Amino acid sequence: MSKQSRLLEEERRKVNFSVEELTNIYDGGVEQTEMKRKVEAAIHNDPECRCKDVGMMTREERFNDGMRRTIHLNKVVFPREGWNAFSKELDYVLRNIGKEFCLGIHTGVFLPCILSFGSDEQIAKWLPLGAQLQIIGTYAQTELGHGTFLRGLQTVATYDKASQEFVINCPEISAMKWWPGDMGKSANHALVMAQVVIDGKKYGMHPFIVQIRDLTTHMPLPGITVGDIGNKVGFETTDNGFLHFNKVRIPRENLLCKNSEVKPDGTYVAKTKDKMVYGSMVRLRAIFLEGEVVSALGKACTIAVRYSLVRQQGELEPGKPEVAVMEYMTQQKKLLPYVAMTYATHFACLKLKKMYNIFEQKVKEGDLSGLPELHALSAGMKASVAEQCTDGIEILRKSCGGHGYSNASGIPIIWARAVAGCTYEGENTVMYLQCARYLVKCYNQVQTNRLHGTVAYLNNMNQSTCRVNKANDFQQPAVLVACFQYRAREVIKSVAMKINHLTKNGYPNHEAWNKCSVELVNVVKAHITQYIVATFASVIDELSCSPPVKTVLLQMCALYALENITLYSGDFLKVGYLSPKQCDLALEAELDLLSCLRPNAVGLVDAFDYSDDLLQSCIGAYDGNVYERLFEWAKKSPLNKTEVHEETYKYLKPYLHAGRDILEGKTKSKL
Ligand SMILES: CCCCCCCC/C=C\CCCCCCCCCCC/C=C/C(=O)SCCNC(=O)CCNC(=O)[C@H](O)C(C)(C)COP(=O)(O)OP(=O)(O)OC[C@H]1O[C@@H](n2cnc3c(N)ncnc32)[C@H](O)[C@@H]1OP(=O)(O)O
Ligand SMILES: Cc1cc2nc3c(=O)[nH]c(=O)nc-3n(C[C@H](O)[C@H](O)[C@H](O)COP(=O)(O)OP(=O)(O)OC[C@H]3O[C@@H](n4cnc5c(N)ncnc54)[C@H](O)[C@@H]3O)c2cc1C
Repeated sequence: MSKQSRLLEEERRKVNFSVEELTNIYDGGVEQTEMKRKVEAAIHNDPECRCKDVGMMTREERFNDGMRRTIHLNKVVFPREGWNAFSKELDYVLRNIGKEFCLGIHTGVFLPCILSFGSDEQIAKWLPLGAQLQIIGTYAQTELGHGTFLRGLQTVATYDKASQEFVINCPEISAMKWWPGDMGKSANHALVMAQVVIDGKKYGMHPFIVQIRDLTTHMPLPGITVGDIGNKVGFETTDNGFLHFNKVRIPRENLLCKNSEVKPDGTYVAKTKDKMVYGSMVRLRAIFLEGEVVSALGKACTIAVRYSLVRQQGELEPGKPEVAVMEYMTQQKKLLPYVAMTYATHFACLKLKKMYNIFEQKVKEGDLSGLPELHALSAGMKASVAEQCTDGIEILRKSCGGHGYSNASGIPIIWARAVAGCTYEGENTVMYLQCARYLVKCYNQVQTNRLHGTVAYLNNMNQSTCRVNKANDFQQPAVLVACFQYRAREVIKSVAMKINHLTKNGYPNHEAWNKCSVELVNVVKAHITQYIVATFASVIDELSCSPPVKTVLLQMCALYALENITLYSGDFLKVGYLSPKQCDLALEAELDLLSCLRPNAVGLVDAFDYSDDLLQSCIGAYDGNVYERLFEWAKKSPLNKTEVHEETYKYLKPYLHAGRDILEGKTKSKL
């Protein structure tokens, strides 16, 4: 056993709570952990499914291998295990195949869109085909010229009464669809968002099913130009694509018509709120965060914490043996708040998912009243959690020093995929501002109406100050929740008053809004952090678990909150809730917590339960055997295939020979 493995074993002996119990809580119950492990075993024990070491693969190799694994999963594993695209196991399938799969947009977006936009008849036609990969679809909304401002989309679907067809057309290059996943090379159908035009009148963006490739040859159909958009920061196994329509005709029936319909004679019939056409985005914002972003942070934490416990460098006490870098307070401050963030954002995301599921149920009963709150919360959470987690992953990467910069650590690859979450499903700033719009409206209503749900805390607008007078008081969840609620409502109040002041002084609404938008983004950060802290505190409060697990979760909650108090102390001071002395106490409480949590560090990340296969990290594997893994990995570099690289002979040979001749005294150096 290596010295590093021994160190990690010793660390595990220090952990004072049951890691398995914490894993069960994190997963949402013992049964969930069991299901997760069953799926994990089915995938792990199948050599065709196992993750390959992707750190040295090209994009094409990763794409090809991703497609091979996806098809193996669909053809062999799903039937063998009795799973399908809608099974309750799908989340765990996703978790356990790592991120190296294809057809994610087909499965995760195209198929659910058919369900939410299609009539019963359309669902019966398209869904079985899609679920069995007999058609492969993409979600084609974003264009070269517009992604955010959907009312500005330029692809048009003009209704032709005579033939009862829609003519899909891109009037200029900027109207070309750009970015949709699985579209570049895989899809033969697309769910296309296009502006409906009937008799010259525009009816806004609507979803259509359009066949884009021939089902025999896979060649683009007439009028279609389609391909891959090229290499990106991450998402190597996804063929994000471009798609241009030149007057492509599709039958009237291909308008997915659950929400609105065009009759044969061209009569337009709206059946529900027009914003339901944005429903697929709300769904994805509400459900993808945990699996795509929080889990990425959890993996990066696992790697960085394990590595920091075995990486020994420098003396803490002069003349004494070198210590693990985790012993440095600065290192604890770099790592442990992100472990806490993983727990905090994980529980908040689970709650958001539940809220979405309840909403979906209510929609079936015709009740859409929850949409504004859900839209605001999912937009705010998507922006804030994606930003916090991906910033965190970068800090964790740097905390691993030189090895963090190598793909061998796994962290660069984890970050490259997760950071896309700040852009897709609504660019983050734009999403912050959508949530801000709702919060300002709520603030303006609170003068006359009582608020409910996630904004109920705005009902109490009384002035007060925090009572804390010693660092230890900051460990209490109720104290922390009160801090965040106070800060959030005061910053909302302040910016809402500024907007009202500007409009009273003659600024049009849109100008007042733009002038305040920097503060509005901060308002949403305050509101969402409040939501995360309050959710975490209430989850812990409702838990029945062993005292050591409860203690460590309370410490995680306090650490997440205190890190945010120290980061945003300006806000807490400005709104007058904390004094400078109390800000010092908050920092003291945070530093005390770091020391308290230090012996439990490895247990806290082991509880996330990421297998070595999923981490793909030489420095973060369970056994801590860092150096041997790094050396084995480096040997596999494509540049090491031959002892002397071909390019050396091609370009460097004359210089080498000149050097040899000089050193052997055959010629003289000319300088
Ligand atoms: C079968 C085989 C199996 C094989 C196995 C395979 C294995 C794979 C398995 C599973 C796969 C699952 C994997 C999933 C992996 C996922 C990875 C992630 C992939 C990422 C994919 C990305 C996709 C995309 O990005 S799609 C494009 C997203 N685009 C956007 O989000 C655009 C953003 N823009 C907007 O949303 C809007 O335009 C806007 C909100 C910015 C502005 O809209 P506008 O109409 O102008 O509205 P506005 O004037 O501002 O407001 C008017 C009122 O409307 C309200 N409102 C706005 N939006 C909404 C909404 N969505 N809902 C409700 N209400 C809304 C707004 O608040 C205003 O209200 P008010 O009352 O008037 O104030
Ligand atoms: C990995 C990945 C996968 C994707 N998959 C898909 C897919 O499957 N299907 C699909 O249709 N699309 C997909 N997209 C596209 C994605 O949804 C858009 O890129 C995203 O919505 C952002 O839009 P944009 O590119 O137009 O950004 P822009 O809006 O051009 O953003 C540029 C800048 O302008 C700012 N800005 C824009 N509008 C405002 C405003 N109103 N107020 C303040 N600031 C503003 C933004 O904050 C940003 O700083 C994907 C993108 C990525 C990166």
